[in-house]
Parts: sequence; structure tokens; C-alpha cells
Amino acid sequence: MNIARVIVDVPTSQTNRPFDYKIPDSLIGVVAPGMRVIIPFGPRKIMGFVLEVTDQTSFTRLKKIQDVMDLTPVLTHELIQLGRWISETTLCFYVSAYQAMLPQLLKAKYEKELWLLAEHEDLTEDLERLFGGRGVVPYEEIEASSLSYSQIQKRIHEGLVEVHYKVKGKETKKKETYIVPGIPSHRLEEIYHDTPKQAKKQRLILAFFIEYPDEILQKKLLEELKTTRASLKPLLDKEILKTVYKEVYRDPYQQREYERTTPFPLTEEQQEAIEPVLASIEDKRHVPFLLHGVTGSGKTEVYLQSIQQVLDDGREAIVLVPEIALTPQMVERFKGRFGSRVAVLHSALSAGEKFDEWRKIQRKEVQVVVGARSAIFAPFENIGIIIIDEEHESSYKQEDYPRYHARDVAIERGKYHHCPVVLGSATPTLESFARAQKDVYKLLTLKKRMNNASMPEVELVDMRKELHAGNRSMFSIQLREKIEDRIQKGEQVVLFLNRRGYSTFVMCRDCGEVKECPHCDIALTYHRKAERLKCHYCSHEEPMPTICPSCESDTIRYFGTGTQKVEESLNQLIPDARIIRMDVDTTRRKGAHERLLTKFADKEADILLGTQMIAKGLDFGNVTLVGVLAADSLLHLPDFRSSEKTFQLLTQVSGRAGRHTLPGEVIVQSYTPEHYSIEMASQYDFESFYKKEMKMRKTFRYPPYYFLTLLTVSHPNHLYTMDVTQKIVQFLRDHLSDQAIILGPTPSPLTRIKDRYRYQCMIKYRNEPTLHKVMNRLFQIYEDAIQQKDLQLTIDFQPYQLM
Ligand SMILES: Nc1ncnc2c1ncn2[C@@H]1O[C@H](COP(=O)(O)OP(=O)(O)OP(=O)(O)O)[C@@H](O)[C@H]1O
Ligand SMILES: [Zn+2]
Ligand SMILES: [Zn+2]
Repeated sequence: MNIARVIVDVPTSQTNRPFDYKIPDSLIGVVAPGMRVIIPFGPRKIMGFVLEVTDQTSFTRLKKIQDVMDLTPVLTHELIQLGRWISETTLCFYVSAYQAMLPQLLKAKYEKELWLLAEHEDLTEDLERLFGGRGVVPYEEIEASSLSYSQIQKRIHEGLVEVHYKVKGKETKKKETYIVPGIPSHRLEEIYHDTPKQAKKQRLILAFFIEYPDEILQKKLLEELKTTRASLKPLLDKEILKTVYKEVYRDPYQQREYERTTPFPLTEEQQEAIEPVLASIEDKRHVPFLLHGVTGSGKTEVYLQSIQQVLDDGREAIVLVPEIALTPQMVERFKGRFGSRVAVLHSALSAGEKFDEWRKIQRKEVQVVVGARSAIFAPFENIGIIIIDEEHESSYKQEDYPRYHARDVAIERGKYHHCPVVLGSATPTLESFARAQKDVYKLLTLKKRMNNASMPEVELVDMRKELHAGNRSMFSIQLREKIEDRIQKGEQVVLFLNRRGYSTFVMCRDCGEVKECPHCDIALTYHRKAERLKCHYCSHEEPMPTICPSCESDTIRYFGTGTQKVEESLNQLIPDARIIRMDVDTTRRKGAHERLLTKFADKEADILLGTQMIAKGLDFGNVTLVGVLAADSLLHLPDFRSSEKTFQLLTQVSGRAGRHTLPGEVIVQSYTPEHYSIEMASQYDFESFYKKEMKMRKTFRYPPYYFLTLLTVSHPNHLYTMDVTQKIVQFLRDHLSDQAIILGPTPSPLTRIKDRYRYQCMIKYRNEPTLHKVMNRLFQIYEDAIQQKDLQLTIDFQPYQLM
């Protein structure tokens, strides 16, 4: 078994297959599938993933693996297969699929170095100056030197120097320093007696270790003996004491004590819902469930008790929660029940913290992982349940390459492990609900809220009427009165503002000029604190102009409603309201999110004002009023899911009110209150909405009736982009069936981002078994243009972002 099949870290079509390498004698028995190795590839040394170890190869001369990067495989047998599946279903390179499964810290980085091949005497003067007696210099030093790249190229050609790629593992395990005696106790005593009395500190330290000969944290030792490292040093130098380093985990939740919770006796509805889940756990059967439960119906308790059964059975559980719902409150519910058996993975953790949480999973020190999308790749080997909470959230779809959907990955893993997958939501996606109607997913329903609490009453306010009645503020009379009423009663209010489409743009009142980003086709957003305009796509920034760049009028102003602006007018309207504002600006600092929510929970504020961040997962008993400021801001996005998203968001936000004993009330302000998604959301009528929306989807041939594939072409040259898209459309017409509907070429809704033009083509189809093959063919045709001409082709088989 001295041959390894390796996927190399070179993401191109030609290299997207396993390469055979010889395992050198010294590494036979060490190299195993799932490990990362360092291999020669062309002139460089790069990283690769070992897929298989075998003794067969059809090649006669093989290069040798140079080194191993891991001693324990980072990919399990199952994950190796899963990566292949992801690569084939989303059309990404194998190596990209494997990278996506690993924590960021494990992604290899390369450093370029220039190596000297000749003797120093034989060097040209310029090279001698560069190397200055060294054998290796970092590549960046070339830039700083007087040498040009072409001169270096010449020297490489002459065989004087050579470029080397050094693979750098970024992973860093955090270590702590411990001190232990390096010699037996009786020797310590001898040395103690031989140490002169004046060397007080040293005698103190020796006496300490004579009494306690165990290892001790260096920091603690120094504190205890009130001394410094300087007095330790002579003892360490003489090897009387030794330093040892131990790996510690960076655990952001370590300092926290979680109050242990015990399972609630389930309600009848919960009991009915959990039984089939428990049965499939017991029978080790893969069943996909859709748990449709209104907000506050106790879905989480159903998850917790299912997980308990899995753990009792000695198996493991993965729980996915959308990033923005992964609040401290949420974490607490899982840690409260399962304590240190839980690892948490989300993007607010530092790369080091994420790596440490992942290591706990890899080492089987935890049995439950709660995390955002990428936690679906947790390297467990004995999974008993996978839960996806708020399954309708579009953040489960990765919008970067590789474009996988966590729900599909969950089902794939569920099949492998013969375990149930539970998709939970108060507002399931049309796709999932349609599958449940057809019994592809088994439907479980929770119709009632806990404590028989009723769903909060929703009042729709027509903002057009407010305007006609002379109210120019962003608060309707009703909303304002109700806020004042709650403040008086000592109850709390949640105010929701949709972030997207409602950022603050800058417009000239004279000529109507809107300030746009010079690199992207979108309006710049005004940031008050810095008095600057920023682009949210490319992070271009510029100062707020004082006069209009187009007509030189000084009436240039910002428009639109950001959370800051709402806060300001709220302050004017109700001066004694205590407001907590939660948005990207106030939660940027680590732990800020949590601090603000704790403040609100402790009733240090009357109003929680925020964006999407506050729409999910919050469970505060004292909240009796929810206000939605602009319900229709999502409705007008160029996206066939905009009605569905509006319905989901309104239902979720409304669900924050009246969750415990106090009854709740919701005010929804809108310019189009008659729209069916707003109206039906206000009546919590999911089924009617489902029926109505399904009709629309059928008429306009959208999912779940049709599959969609979005192909985006981008390039800095406008004409070239159009031309390539046109050719691709023609190619697709020639190669797909007559049933496929091919739309395009059309400019993408965002036609230019970061100085690149974007055109797209949409394919709607019901059954195209050759689609993946045809797409692969396209990539081959354009391979050279992609590699050399800066062309980008993106294929999304399940597009959610249509921008
Ligand atoms: N069987 C039970 N007995 C008593 N209280 C319960 C029970 N199950 C859940 N609860 C409590 O009811 C409240 C609502 O439950 P939970 O948050 O699990 O609902 P949910 O359906 O997950 O809500 P959402 O979708 O809005 O997040 C919580 O405070 C929870 O602790
Ligand atoms: Zn921009
Ligand atoms: Zn102007």
C-alpha cells in the first residue's frame, strides 16, 4: 500500500481529478485517506487531500509525497464521498468542496521564496546584493530590491536561482506554559541545601516544588510566589525545572455558567410530533421531516428531547441555526440542556476559536454541534439526527463558490447515517411544503402556542392615508400611541426595520442626481458617523459632498430610512423612551450583540430597534408590542421570492410579541397593505398563502414547479461580456431539450460590480438529465478565457440571490 490518490490544491478543470503519488518508505503506514499532504506538482510544492491509499497504479514513474500536514485525517471517509457529491451536484472542483468542509485555519497558504542554486562567488552583483550571504529570500524582497521580475526570470533561466512555494499551515493551537521539576525530589532537596541563603527567590521556588512536585501553570506559580520569570530562568537553564506546553481550547463560552434545564413534560401536540422522530432514531431509519409549528409553539423543546434520545443512544447531533438567530439565548438553550457536550460554530467566533470548536468535534469530545451553515460538515462519524431550524432561511444556501445548500447536504448525510433530518419552521419554504404535500417529507404540525397563548393581533396601517392626512413622519398615529402606552405600563416594544432596500442614499433635490458608486451600478449609502458615502458591494468610500457634482446646487441631501434615522426621530417624538439600536454598526464589536440583548432582557430599555437581526429566535416575555416600519420594502426587489420573503419576515417578527403570559399586539405599516403576502401574514394564514403563491409560481413557471439554473457571465469589457453570454445562450439552445426555457442574455439586476460587467441567462426546466454535462462542457469551452482573459462564469443550480 504505497500509492496515494491525491486531489491537488490547483482549482482548474485539467487538475480536477486524483493524481497518483508514491508514499515514501518513511511515511508508509502514516499516510491515510483524509489527510492533507505536501506534494510536488510541476515546479512547486503544494497541498493535496489524500482520497485513497492503494497498491495499484497505471503509471510507472510517480513523484513522491514530500510530507504530511496532518497526523490525524481531517476528512472522514464519509466526508470524502460527500465532497465528491458536492462537486458533482454544484459543479465545483473537488478541492474547493473539501476546503469548504474545513475550518478556515486549515486552509493552506503558500509563501513564495527565492532559492539560491549557485555558489555565492558565481553570483551577479545584483543577486549578491539581494541574497546578502543568505540561501533563501522571501519573494516580497524582490519587489523592494532594484531587480525587476524579468531580470529574475533571466537568472532563473540561467539556473542561478529558483522559485519555491512553501506550504504554510496556518493552524495554531493555543498553548499554555507549565513548569515541572526536571529532576527527582531528593535531588531538589540537595540543590536546595546547596543554594546560598541570599538567593531567596530561588530557594523559595525550590521549596515550592519539594512540597508540590506536580506541574503548575507558570503564570500561577509566579503569582503565588510573587516573583518573576527572571528568578525561574537560572533553574530552567540548569534543567532543574522544565517547561512544558499544553494545548488549550479557546472557548468563548468557557467563563459562562449555564443553568441546567430539565426537559418539560411535552404537550399533546409536541408528543404527537416527536413520536415519529424518536421512532426513526430508534430504528436507524433515514426520514426527512418537516416540522411546521407556529412561532412559540415549542419546536425547540422537540429538538432538545430528540437530541437527548440520540445522545442516550451514544450517537451525535447536528443542529443548524441561521447565523442571525444564533444568539446567546439560543446557545444557552442547548448548553443549558447538554452542557459541555455542545460545540458552537458561528461566524462571530475568531478563526482560532472556530478551529478549537472544530477540534472538539474531531476528537469526539462533544456530541452536539450547534452552528450556522458550515456546521453541516461537522466531522462526526455516528450521527443520530440532523436538525435545521428556520429551514426557510436563505442563508442556508452558500452564495459563494461552492454553491451548496445545507438542506441538501443534510439529507445526503442523513441517508448515509440512516438518521432523521428535521426541518423546522413557522413559515416553511414553498419547496419544502410542497414536498411535504407529496409525502417526500413527513409533515409534523404544531398549531398552538405554549400556554395556549394566542397569536398576537396584527393591525395593518396604510401609510398612504397617513401621508394624505398630513403625517409626514415614519410613525403612524396608531404606532406612536401604542408605543407611549407600553412605556407607561412598563412593557417593552420591538421595532423592526428591514435593512435591504432601506439604506440611506444621497440625492440632489434640484436635479435628482443620485450618488452612485463609480465601480458598481448601485447607490452609495450615507453613514452619518463618519460623514461618508460607502458602497456595500465593493467597499468604495468617499466623503459626503457639500454640493451636487452634476448641477452644483447645495441642496444635496440624504434620503431613505436607516436605523439611525429612525432612532433620531423616535427620540424627538418620544423623548423619554429608552432605545437600544441593533444593527451592523452597533454590533460590530465582539460581544456587543449579547450585551445589548442582555440590557433589553434586564429591562434597561423600552424599545429594541433593529434590522433582520432581531426578527428571529428572541424570546422575551415582557414584549407586548411589535412594530414593523416598512413592510413592503422587500416586496419590490427583483426576485420571484419577494412575496414569500415578505410573508416569512412578517410572520417571524410578529412572533416576537406576547410569547409568555402577557398578550401581544403587532402594528404593520405599509404602502401596499392590500398585497396578499402582507394581508395573509397579518392573519397567520400560511395555508392560504401557500395556495395563492403556488398558483403564481405555476403561472410564471418558477420553483417548485420548475427548476432554475442561473448562469452569470462577468468580465471588465462590456461588449465581450454580452458577446460571450449570447454565444452561451445559443450553445444551450442547441444542447438542451425543447422543454427547457432559456431566458437571456439579459444584464444582471446589478449590471456592474467592482468594474466588471455582468450578464445572465436563466434556464427554467422540469427535467434535463444532461444539464450538468452540458454545463461542464461549457466550462471546458471557456477554460482558456477563464484562465487567461479574466472571464468569470458562475453557475448556480439553485439560485436564491437573483441580483
Ligand atoms: N412542553 C412545554 N411546557 C412548558 N413550556 C414549554 C414547553 N415547550 C416549550 N416551552 C416554552 O415555550 C416557549 C416557546 O417555545 P420555543 O421557543 O421552543 O418555540 P419555537 O416554536 O421554537 O418558537 P420560534 O419559532 O418562535 O423560535 C419557550 O419559552 C419554551 O421554553
Ligand atoms: Zn462599489
Ligand atoms: Zn444636482
